[in-house]
Amino acid sequence: MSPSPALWAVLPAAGVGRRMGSTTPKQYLDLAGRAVIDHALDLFVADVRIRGVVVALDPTDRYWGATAYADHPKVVRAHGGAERCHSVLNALDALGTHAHAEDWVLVHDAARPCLRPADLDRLIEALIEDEVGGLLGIPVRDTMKRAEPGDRIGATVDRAALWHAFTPQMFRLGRLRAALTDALAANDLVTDDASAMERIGQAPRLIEGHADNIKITRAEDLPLARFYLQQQGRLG
Ligand SMILES: Nc1ccn([C@@H]2O[C@H](COP(=O)(O)OP(=O)(O)OP(=O)(O)O)[C@@H](O)[C@H]2O)c(=O)n1
Ligand SMILES: C[C@](O)(CO)[C@H](O)COP(=O)(O)O
Repeated sequence: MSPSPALWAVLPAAGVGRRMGSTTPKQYLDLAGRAVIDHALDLFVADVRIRGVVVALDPTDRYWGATAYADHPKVVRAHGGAERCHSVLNALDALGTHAHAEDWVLVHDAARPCLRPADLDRLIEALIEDEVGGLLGIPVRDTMKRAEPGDRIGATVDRAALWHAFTPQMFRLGRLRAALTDALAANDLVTDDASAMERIGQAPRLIEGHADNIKITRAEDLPLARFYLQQQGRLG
């Protein structure tokens, strides 16, 4: 009887935060007195179901050492890469001998500090026996337009089945590693982990989460994230 699969977390945190327009990478910006990445790591470090956490960092990163989990025994570093997909694959490689191909990996953006514990629970409970895996997301709420050059509307897109893809995205280690390797071999720099699985014909499940699981991307997202953490009662 093989042991039940373990769960691991991977946090891609090697971005420069170009759209944020800050000299400090956005995952290290101050959010209610702590780094954004500290908030993003909280749930995974505290969760006894999760065996270990790999953070993918820029090899020249000089901020990580001053963060809350820099010396935590459950957290190890891996080298980030040119794009998020490279960083994630490097982190999966770093799991190496500690993990098995059938173990689950939850990939969560370090730039998403407001993930609700209940949404993480819902994702794990919904997918732990799933054949493929999946991700948190929410159905889109606005009418969706496709822009033509010059920002004129080219078409209105049927929004009935459109979702925003969030993270965590949860897949079996071996299959995600193979899928990302295949995508990169085809120079398809997928922007999320589910896209790599879709490329090889898999249909990840969408698990509805909450709109406050925002990705810190632009300057206005930081005060919004603080508001959401306050609303969730996570700022003490
Ligand atoms: N080469 C990269 C690029 C991004 N990321 C991480 O992937 C997550 C989502 O990426 P994004 O929001 O695009 O972050 P940045 O690439 O830093 O932002 P920008 O595109 O504005 O530069 C972030 O936690 C980021 O640190 C990464 O690990 N390695
Ligand atoms: C993974 C992701 O957060 C899902 O929406 C998104 O694809 C990251 O994209 P980015 O361009 O790296 O921000």
